[in-house]
Amino acid sequence: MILYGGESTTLIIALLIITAVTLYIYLFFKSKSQNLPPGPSGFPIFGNLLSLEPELHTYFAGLAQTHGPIFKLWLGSKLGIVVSSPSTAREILKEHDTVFANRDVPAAGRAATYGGLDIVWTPYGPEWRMLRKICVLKMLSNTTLDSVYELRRGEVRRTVGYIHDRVGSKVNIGEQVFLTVLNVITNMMWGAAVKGEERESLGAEFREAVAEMTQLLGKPNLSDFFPRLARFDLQGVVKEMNALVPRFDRIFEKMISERVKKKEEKGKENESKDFLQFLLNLEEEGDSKTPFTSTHIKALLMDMVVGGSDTSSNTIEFAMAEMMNKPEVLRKVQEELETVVGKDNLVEEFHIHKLPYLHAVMKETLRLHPVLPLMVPHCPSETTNVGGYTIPEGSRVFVNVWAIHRDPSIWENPLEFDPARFLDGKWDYSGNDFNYFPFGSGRRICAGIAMAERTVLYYTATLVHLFDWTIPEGENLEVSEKFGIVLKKKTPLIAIPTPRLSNPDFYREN
Ligand code: HEM
Repeated sequence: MILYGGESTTLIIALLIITAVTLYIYLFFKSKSQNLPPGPSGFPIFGNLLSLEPELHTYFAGLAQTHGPIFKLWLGSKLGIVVSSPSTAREILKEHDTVFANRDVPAAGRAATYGGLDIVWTPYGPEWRMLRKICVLKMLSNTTLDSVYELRRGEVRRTVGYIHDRVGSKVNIGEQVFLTVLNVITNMMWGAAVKGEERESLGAEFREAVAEMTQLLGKPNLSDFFPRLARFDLQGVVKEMNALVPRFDRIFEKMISERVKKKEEKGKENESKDFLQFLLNLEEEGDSKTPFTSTHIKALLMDMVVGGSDTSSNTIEFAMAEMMNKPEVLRKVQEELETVVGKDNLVEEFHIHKLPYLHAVMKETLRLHPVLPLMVPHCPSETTNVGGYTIPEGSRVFVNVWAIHRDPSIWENPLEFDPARFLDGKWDYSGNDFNYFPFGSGRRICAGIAMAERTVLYYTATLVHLFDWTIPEGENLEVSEKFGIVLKKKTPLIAIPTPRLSNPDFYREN
């Protein structure tokens, strides 16, 4: 039989419709027979991909209203599971912690971290344990952080000097805080801070690159949902990531080679004491069971720069915006600082333990704006039962901590910024209470909590003790969010500083 133009098109369309309907029916019954969680209906082949909205955290929260605290989405051929209640989060992060301590590495994550060799993406096992131990004990422990307080202090002083030079004019608070945090981290890692004019230009470049990176990491990518198509990189996500990584890689390579040369010239006795030297020594010593290579070093440096900078600086930016939005809160923080620190003193890091109201401001900021609103997605290493449903091995599990933190059955007036709700000291960052866990919980809990806490409290305290802040005329003060793996303020916080304290020395760099 010969088919002509119109007939063959009709036949192809009919075949496509039959295939699509069959697939749809197959997936529907497969879901039923496997006892998968409920979820919105989707299209054949694409599943729910076509209806995803860019603000994934709010979109998922909306779906949970209809489908319940555990629901599924077909992301192409990949099954996504979203949990949005304390009890389901507990099952995943506590009761089945070991099974869910794995990651479903996205193509963007692999490209960003030399093939997923960092802490964030390494599967749960001996290599991850080794990397985490190195970081938590060597770079992010309280002892190490105490020993490098002068670095943080110096950077904060420098930022204060910069802001003071701009008294009465507009300051981009997020940008300044980012530069401060970045400088502290690079200083801790390889002992170098960016100064002078370079500070602004290089810092701005880094900030842009980190922001693009976290945005790409949060972007739904067809390559992850149709692994067979991954090599075509249809959305160009990997291509974009591959263009970003060399910006960091050049700096990492330069620091590593300079360090190796310095050690050769000056000998072991005179070697530096920073994190990079520690990592290089570890590489040199070698360990046949869990090898540690220079690529691991670069992947770890990437985790520290990316994981450590945007998270803390966005938290501070949100905290400042929320406080400026509620001047009575800002006033209370300033009053607390006046009582504990005094108007003739600078804030020092040791003060932060005596500032319960400021602590409450940080906690309330992370309740309303948990900077990793869906955590880093988890992935079960075996099929497991959660909330009465089957969660198949290899699914991508999103824990919507953002939705839990705004759940009206847990929080009174959940949308109101009210630090007082944290004053009774009931909630902490340990991840033991699944009503509040901005740093995650269980084995994969954030590795940098101690550093984040010091950074956010010390920097915020300094900004509001030394300056009053006003919004420039014509500018809008708002606190809306933009989704990415790291949540950002939709529009940057621009404000005008005025000095609060009379001693001019407080505004000089040293
Ligand atoms: C306010 C600041 C921060 C917040 C809210 C935050 C929150 C989180 C969250 C929610 C996770 C994922 C937990 C999970 O997947 O279950 C995470 C992971 C991680 N964070 Fe943070 N973080 C912050 C700052 C930092 C800092 C300063 C560093 C280091 C310098 C850091 C390093 C890491 C690392 C390495 C991981 C991966 C842990 C793993 O997979 O084992 N974070 N963080």
